[in-house]
Amino acid sequence: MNELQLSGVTVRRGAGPVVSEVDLTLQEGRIVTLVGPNGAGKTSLLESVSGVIGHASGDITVDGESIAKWSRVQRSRAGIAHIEQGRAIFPSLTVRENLLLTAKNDAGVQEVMQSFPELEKRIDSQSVLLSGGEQQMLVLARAFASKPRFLLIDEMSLGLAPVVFMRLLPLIQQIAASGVGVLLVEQFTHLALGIADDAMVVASGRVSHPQGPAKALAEDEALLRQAYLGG
Ligand SMILES: Nc1ncnc2c1ncn2[C@@H]1O[C@H](COP(=O)(O)OP(=O)(O)OP(=O)(O)O)[C@@H](O)[C@H]1O
Repeated sequence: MNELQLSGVTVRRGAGPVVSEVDLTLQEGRIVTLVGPNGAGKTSLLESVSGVIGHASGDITVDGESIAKWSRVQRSRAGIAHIEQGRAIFPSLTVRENLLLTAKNDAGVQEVMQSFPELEKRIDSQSVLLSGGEQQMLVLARAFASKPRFLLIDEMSLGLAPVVFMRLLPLIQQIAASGVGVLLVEQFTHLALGIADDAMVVASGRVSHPQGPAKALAEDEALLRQAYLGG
């Protein structure tokens, strides 16, 4: 089956639901982009998948098995990796040392670096000396080194110029091409749609455009605008 599935997932924070009744399928090797205005509930949804927070109703399954009661650690061991917002690197460590936190050994680091040639040039630099774009490459590489089956990426572009973020896109595509299912939450809507197989729009805490081919949404400005407004 090789898929992560959300069926009717509702996430509550405090008093009420922040996102309701979400259906989504993420297959290995595919990229699904979740777009929508600020506060729509995208981050909360990713958090409920990786187990940072629980979900109130519905089910989340991997290969047909419910993971709803699994802890965050169990989900991570099952291959669900989550890149949360912000550049969570250890600035005083070198690139290599950061990678060794998830790669098993030097051979694991070298294997990952084959997909990250730009970063490899900085392998022994202290991470604090990297540019913002390079730091995000390191965040991606570190997640990839953990050999995930599914990778949830929350707003990698935060604080980056579009042109810098664009350098990350082929890396995300390469990770997916290696067989990882990628669920991408992104503010640069068109860039994210450009690399995605499927897309879904969440607005005002509900799905305003269900999962479907990303290309159709990218090419239909009116549909995209309507979905953003929650229509
Ligand atoms: N820790 C929290 N406690 C309570 N409410 C929260 C918390 N985090 C987010 N919320 C609320 O949940 C709703 C959804 O927020 P969420 O961050 O999931 O949306 P988002 O689509 O990712 O938006 P953004 O792009 O701004 O991060 C918002 O109304 C937000 O205020």
